[in-house]
Amino acid sequence: MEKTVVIKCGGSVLSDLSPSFFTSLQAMYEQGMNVVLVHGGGPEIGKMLERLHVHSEFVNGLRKTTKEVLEVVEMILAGKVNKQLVALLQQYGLPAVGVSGVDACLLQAAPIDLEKLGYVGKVVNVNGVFVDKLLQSRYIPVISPIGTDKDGQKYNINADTAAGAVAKAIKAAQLLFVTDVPGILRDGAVVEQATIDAIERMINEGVITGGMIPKVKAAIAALSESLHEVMIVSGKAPFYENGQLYGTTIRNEVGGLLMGALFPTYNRWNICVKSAEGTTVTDTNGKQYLDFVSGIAVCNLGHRHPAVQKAIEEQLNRFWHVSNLFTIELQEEVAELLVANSCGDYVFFCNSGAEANEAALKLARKHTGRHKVITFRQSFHGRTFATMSATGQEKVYKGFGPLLPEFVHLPFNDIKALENEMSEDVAAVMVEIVQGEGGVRPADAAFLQKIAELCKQYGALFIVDEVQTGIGRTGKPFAYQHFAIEPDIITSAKGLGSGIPVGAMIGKAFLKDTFTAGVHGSTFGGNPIAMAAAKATLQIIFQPDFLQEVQEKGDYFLARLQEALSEFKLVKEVRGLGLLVGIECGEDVAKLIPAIHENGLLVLTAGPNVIRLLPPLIVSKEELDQAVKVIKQTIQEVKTAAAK
Ligand SMILES: Nc1ncnc2c1ncn2[C@@H]1O[C@H](COP(=O)(O)OP(=O)(O)O)[C@@H](O)[C@H]1O
Ligand SMILES: CC(=O)N[C@@H](CCC(=O)OP(=O)(O)O)C(=O)O
Ligand SMILES: Cc1ncc(COP(=O)(O)O)c(C=O)c1O
Repeated sequence: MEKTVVIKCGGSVLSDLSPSFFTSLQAMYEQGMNVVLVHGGGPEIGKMLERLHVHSEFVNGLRKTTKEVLEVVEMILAGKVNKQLVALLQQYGLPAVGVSGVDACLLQAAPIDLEKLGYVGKVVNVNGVFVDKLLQSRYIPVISPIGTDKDGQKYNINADTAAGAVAKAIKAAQLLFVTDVPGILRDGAVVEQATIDAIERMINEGVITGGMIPKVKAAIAALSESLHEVMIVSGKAPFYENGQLYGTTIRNEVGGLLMGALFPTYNRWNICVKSAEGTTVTDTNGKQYLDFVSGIAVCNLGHRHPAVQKAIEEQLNRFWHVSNLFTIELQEEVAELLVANSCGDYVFFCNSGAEANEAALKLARKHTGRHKVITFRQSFHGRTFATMSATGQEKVYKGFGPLLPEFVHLPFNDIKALENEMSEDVAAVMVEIVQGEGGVRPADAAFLQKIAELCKQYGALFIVDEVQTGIGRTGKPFAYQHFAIEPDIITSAKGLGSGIPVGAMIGKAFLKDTFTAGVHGSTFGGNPIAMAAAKATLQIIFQPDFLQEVQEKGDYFLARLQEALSEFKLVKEVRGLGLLVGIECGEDVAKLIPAIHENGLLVLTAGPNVIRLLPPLIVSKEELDQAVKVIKQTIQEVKTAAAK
């Protein structure tokens, strides 16, 4: 694939472009690069408005645009500046084609704030296919930053913003802002490299001001997985020689590393976290999000809860790790808290949900002397060989066979199927009280009752996987406590350590003699730092008042969501238990998720059609209201955009 470079040519330098600007473009083009130009023209527009005695003012670096101003903006940008630039490029033998963002709906726009800014637009979509077609024919598109909406209303778009949006849409490998200075200047010298953090500091210190602010903001917004860096260079002096660019390079430090040495096992969001506290996550661009992911049901007390932080810090000052050859008081204390708040009697500590389930499955086979394990379709139990074999989703185990023998996946909530499969060969039945990853699907009370009854009848062990549903998530210490059942084994992880990795398998007293010394173990299991975090976490979450509030907030949230989303055909069902909530939609939600993030709320999926909401349990009612508002507004926006 050819490398594409998007070059934004600033109004400040248009009349002052040095021959080196054009020879640099020639060199890039001749080396086989695709070149796209987006131009500004602020000073020219200003001059014309003055000549016509039309008043205009800048609000946050953007020109307030009345109908009258808009006419002048379009006339200058698309009518004059664009054509002049195209003509100049052609003089240098470069095949430039002038287009405005209106042509072929290249820049689809929406108003930023009609009242405050008039017809100033933000880019909601770019016709990247059209740009790609021009590039395939080796043309150099020269784009004026005018956009339109579906009704044909035109908008004045800041040229830096337009260039950033185009670069992102066509997955350009390089974005250059050509302006009248040789980069970001500090004390007269060019800052060669600037990270997002450094830029924030320079704005706060008053080093970056005026027209440089929208430029650096557009640069930061454009950084993505395909665009690791953006440059600010001068149009008055050579900026490109022997494949080398001169100016300021802006990069998201971590973004640069994203393509580095990690196996790409995750479909990561383009959000790089800088800090997190309570219910708020802040990214490296300074954007704040209300976090309804909670590290996937992990940070149940919000981020960096002070009591947990204090407990961890204190333990850090005592000792970090000694091994399970020693007596560790904190393990005893956390185990006490777990058994006091469940029907279990003994605890085995490990480091993750999968390991907790692995321990449960090993215990079940060893205790019963049987092999067969029944689990359910759409379940998720982990990614080790045993837990992958237990998981009822093909996408998890496909390609890893042969799996462990004698794992059977039955339809969820199907009593008949269970009755048919149960026998004296079954070692265990393992079930999630609410299937989390599989789509936020609660188990029926009668179904759970039947599992308990049949396990007793056939001497099989009843395992509940509470990795996601446990630790207060549903308003009880463990979700099975909503029902009149007593499992033999409960597994826990995720929320147990508030973000410090820890898992636990809790079993009934009669299982004690099966897990004796040397039968099972883990180097890190029950690590003192993890235990300190777990103790502080459970001491708060297992308080009856705290759990009561979780239940109330869960009921409130579910009711508010059901009420607010009932008008949308897209939404099929809103369901959940406590603060584990799913919104099932009639179609894939892949597009909706980033749009909700963009509007400041972090949510995740559970399967292709379900939006999963996992607010921290400390969430306030106002924050729940805010989340409902954002979700509703985003569905509306996406629906409107799709109708265009
Ligand atoms: N730290 C900085 N380094 C360089 N230029 C800066 C800085 N802070 C503010 N500026 C101003 O930003 C201007 C470039 O922005 P602008 O005039 O909007 O250019 P353009 O028309 O190319 O978009 C520079 O001419 C300079 O006056
Ligand atoms: C909304 C807004 O402010 N639009 C700009 C468009 C031109 C532009 O951005 O030109 P520069 O590159 O010279 O800054 C304006 O009216 O001036
Ligand atoms: C119900 C359930 N079980 C097990 C696991 C696996 O936990 P871990 O990723 O900590 O191994 C998960 C993780 O999402 C889960 O939701």
